[in-house]
Amino acid sequence: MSLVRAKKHLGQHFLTDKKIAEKIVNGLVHTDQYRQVLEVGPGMGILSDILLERENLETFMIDIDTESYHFLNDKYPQMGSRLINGDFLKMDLAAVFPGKFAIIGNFPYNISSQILFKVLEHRANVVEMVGMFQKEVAERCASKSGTKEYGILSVLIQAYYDIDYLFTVKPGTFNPPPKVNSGVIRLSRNNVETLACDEKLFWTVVKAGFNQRRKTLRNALSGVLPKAKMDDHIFFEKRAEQLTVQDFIALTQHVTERSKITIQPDEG
Ligand SMILES: C[S@@+](CC[C@H](N)C(=O)[O-])C[C@H]1O[C@@H](n2cnc3c(N)ncnc32)[C@H](O)[C@@H]1O
Repeated sequence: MSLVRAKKHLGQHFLTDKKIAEKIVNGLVHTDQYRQVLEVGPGMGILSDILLERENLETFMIDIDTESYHFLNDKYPQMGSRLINGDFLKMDLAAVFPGKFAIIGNFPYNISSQILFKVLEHRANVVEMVGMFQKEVAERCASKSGTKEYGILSVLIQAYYDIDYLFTVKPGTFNPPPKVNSGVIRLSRNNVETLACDEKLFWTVVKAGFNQRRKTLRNALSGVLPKAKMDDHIFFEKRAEQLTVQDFIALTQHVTERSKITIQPDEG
């Protein structure tokens, strides 16, 4: 079985240390809540080897690389249709996983944000995610308000998931080595089914607030909220990075309440 040639444009850096692979798989701790786990980007299967030993899990894999797919198909003939050759970003997760499931991977770094947004989109069923990202991305997800790393993904992820930064992995444990350190994080779905505010508006406010993060929210939100909805509330004088997740929820509630007050007289 010849090895898969590493392709840079697919973010292929193959992990070579089995102990680290084992530590990543051991990061899955909520296995009482699901049976099915999807590995994104199995490559040559260093994580998959361990996942397939776990009898309490039913492992699925998706890799965009046809060469990886053929390699893994030969290596794991028992996988059948649970091994998919395709793009995770285009995968219809709801069709394959109607119930709760987990996602794991040593992810391709060029699509980190899209992977995280897809997890968020499917938060109703993705109970847990354990994954390796570029260290900076992993830290950004876990960062708190008031830091320069804190951003859109930090707020959105922390609104729906508890996040643990598990450990750092050095470039030398990959072939070929990436230029940067990597970080492994775990996301565990929290028990908040829906936020205590208009969720769509919350996403809009968070995105617009951070898209112009140096401006006060009054200015940063002027493109998405009419001026009349922004009263003298202290939040509008702050910058997005100064607000906690709970502050963003409170701000969203405040804007919704305010719309009711300002709209009512016109309706009457
Ligand atoms: C960093 S490598 C990790 C490989 C292997 N899991 C390991 O740890 O050695 C990332 C893997 O993701 C795959 N990949 C890249 N983009 C993808 C996508 N959009 N959907 C699915 N897999 C993708 C690559 O082909 C590669 O196998």
